[in-house]
Amino acid sequence: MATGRNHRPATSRSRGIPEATVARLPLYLRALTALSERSVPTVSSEELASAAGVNSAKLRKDFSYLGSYGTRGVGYDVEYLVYQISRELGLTQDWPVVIVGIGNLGAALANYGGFASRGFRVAALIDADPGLSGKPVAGIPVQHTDELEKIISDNGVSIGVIATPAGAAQQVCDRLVAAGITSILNFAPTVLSVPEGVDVRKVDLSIELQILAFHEQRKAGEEPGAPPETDTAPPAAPPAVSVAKRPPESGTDGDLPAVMPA
Ligand SMILES: NC(=O)c1ccc[n+]([C@@H]2O[C@H](COP(=O)([O-])OP(=O)(O)OC[C@H]3O[C@@H](n4cnc5c(N)ncnc54)[C@H](O)[C@@H]3O)[C@@H](O)[C@H]2O)c1
Repeated sequence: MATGRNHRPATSRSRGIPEATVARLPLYLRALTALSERSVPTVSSEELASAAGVNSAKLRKDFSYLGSYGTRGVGYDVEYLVYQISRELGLTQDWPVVIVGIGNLGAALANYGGFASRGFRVAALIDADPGLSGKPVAGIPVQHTDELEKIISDNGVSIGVIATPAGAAQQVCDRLVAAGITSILNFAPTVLSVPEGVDVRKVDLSIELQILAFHEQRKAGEEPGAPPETDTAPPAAPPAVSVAKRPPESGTDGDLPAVMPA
């Protein structure tokens, strides 16, 4: 990671690409994959920026880090960009992933077909409930947590997904890290502490909903005909949702989006 000296942006460990650019690469890839599926050969930076929901100047800057500049009047070669971005994100290789906690969410994740098409193979499903052991979920038999370390070592897994209740998440995280996992996707609503060198990404749909609730509340206050807010107005009703301020994860997910692009 780059330091704050000289006001340089935070960069990924490989080839000095800023973390903010890395966070946008999956958005470009998703848009490019859709174009590729429609056999579109080239795309302009404006079209791609709009499909990815990014500003086109930012997109051109991002692609310059990949050494991709497009051709004036023609645009970018879709297939080549798909390859370049996939290579940069490490998606040209297969990543075995374990999911720990095979309840409602873990089973839904196991059943999600989108992982495999993006280079992530669900290598194992792990749960502490002995009643689940051996039961197939998405065609994969659930294994007991007693086997966690062996499963990780046998499958060469480096990415773990935590879908356990919050109270179990730190202990699961510690075991995953001790077993050699260096990247964790955490769905449990808790802040995990991890040693240096372990990356944690958290997904919290309720936080996203709270942000939408904030905007909804704001829009409601701006409705045409709504009385302007004055100092003499009665106090507003308490918000429907309370927003807890949480400290940043002690991993490296910093200011990246709370939800990984699907
Ligand atoms: N991030 C999100 O947007 C989001 C959305 C839904 C749920 N969640 C969270 O995901 C988690 C799972 O939710 P759910 O509805 O699937 O719960 P669930 O109760 O259906 O499943 C939890 C599973 O974890 C297992 N488990 C418990 N302790 C364990 C341990 N130490 N090791 C391994 N497995 C263990 C249980 O046996 C159970 O099968 C919860 O923390 C929930 O708050 C997050």
